[in-house]
Amino acid sequence: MKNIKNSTYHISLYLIIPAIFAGFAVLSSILSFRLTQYTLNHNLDPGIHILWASVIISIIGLLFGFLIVWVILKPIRDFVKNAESVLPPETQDSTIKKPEGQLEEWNNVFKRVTTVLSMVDARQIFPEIIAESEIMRGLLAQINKVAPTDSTALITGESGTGKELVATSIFKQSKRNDKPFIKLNCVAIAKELWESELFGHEKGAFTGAVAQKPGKFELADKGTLFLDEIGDMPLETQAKMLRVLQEREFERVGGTRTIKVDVRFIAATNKNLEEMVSQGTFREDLYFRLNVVNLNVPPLRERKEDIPLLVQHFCKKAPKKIQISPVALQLLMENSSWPGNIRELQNTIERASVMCESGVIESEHLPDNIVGSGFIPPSLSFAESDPENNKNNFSLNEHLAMAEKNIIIEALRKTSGVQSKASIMLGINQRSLWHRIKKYEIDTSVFK
Ligand SMILES: Nc1ncnc2c1ncn2[C@@H]1O[C@H](COP(=O)(O)OP(=O)(O)OP(=O)(O)O)[C@@H](O)[C@H]1O
Repeated sequence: MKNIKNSTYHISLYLIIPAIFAGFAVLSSILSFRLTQYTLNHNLDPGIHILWASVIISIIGLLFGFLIVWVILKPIRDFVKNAESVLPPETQDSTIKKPEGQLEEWNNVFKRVTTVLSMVDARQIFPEIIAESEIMRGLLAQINKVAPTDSTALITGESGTGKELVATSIFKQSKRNDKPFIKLNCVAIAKELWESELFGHEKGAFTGAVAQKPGKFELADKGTLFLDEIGDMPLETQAKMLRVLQEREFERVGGTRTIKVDVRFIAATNKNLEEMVSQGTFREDLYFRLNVVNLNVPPLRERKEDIPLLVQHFCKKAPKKIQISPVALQLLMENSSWPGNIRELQNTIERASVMCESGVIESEHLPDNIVGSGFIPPSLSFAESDPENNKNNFSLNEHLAMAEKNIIIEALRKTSGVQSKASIMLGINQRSLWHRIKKYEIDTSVFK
């Protein structure tokens, strides 16, 4: 496409095509006019001659049109053909409905190419943030925009979603990345030490202040200050913090000299600051000062597509060479809650890597709450079943469904996710397998 853009042929295409059509219309009119004149001068019937002339002109027009369309569309056709062969296999899922027309097919290819390009882009810019879900790609795009600016950013999201990682990535992509990046965890500070931590103190300012000490604001001068868990900052400190955010100046504890700083602020919290504002536990003015750009990191349960890549990443980081079986990976993907988010997933893999001796994480190496959320062996719930009161036990249908799901997963695992082969193995047709895969929400990409 780039080549076409650069060539003079492409630049004048916008003019050439309308000019060809206009020229063709003018030529047709002149020809019709001349023909009419000629037939009238020679006492011939103009109707039949003009009819034939129109037929010939239409055929020439049609052929010419085909030629133009062919010349214009050829590079697009070549591009689509090449793109089809290099797109990753997971985006070539044979179960997806085949596009009905050529335009729809091309649209699909362009969409897939755009998706892949944005993934590549985001991964290159933020290699430490493992993500490929759409929701995370949106976040990475936001981070990419905000990072080079000096805007204050407020990162929100549940615990363990990667807020600190996002803050660090913003810093790394910012203009200040060769200047200090100072972190302050607002939970870890005792009430009486707040002011000294932030503003520093002069020698003798209070008992124990044996020497002058710079605070976090001073240390972060020209750089970035990351205020983690900002929701835990006491109200009285919030008021003082506001002044620094507004004026970029403060005095050390026990000092009178006003110190000016040039700091970029990034704050993070897993608390709902808006709710805290309405409850009076967080200052509204500070909230607005911090919330210039809000980056919300979604919980893991809303981006389960990221799990395979994250697991792969954590397996690579494990102290010994480790892999995960497709069944175990499927169980991780099926876990609906993940209250501890990425941190919990990371701990799960770390723990499993210690437990497994074979080098492959199997379902038995995963915590009970995760295995329990997936397929349960039929014997489990029957063992202590009360025939009189069966409402808490699994029904036969549920047992059968679990068994069926298990068998399908096993077939997909053995055939590396190739559905045509799995369907032969299972003795059902491919369409029927496809329906069951959808019904049990099995992610086939994990088997590839
Ligand atoms: N997208 C990701 N890719 C790779 N690792 C991640 C990702 N998100 C989070 N992690 C890892 O998960 C762990 C928790 O992340 P982090 O500390 O940034 O979360 P947090 O939201 O700041 O947590 P908290 O609210 O408890 O402070 C870290 O070890 C981090 O490296």
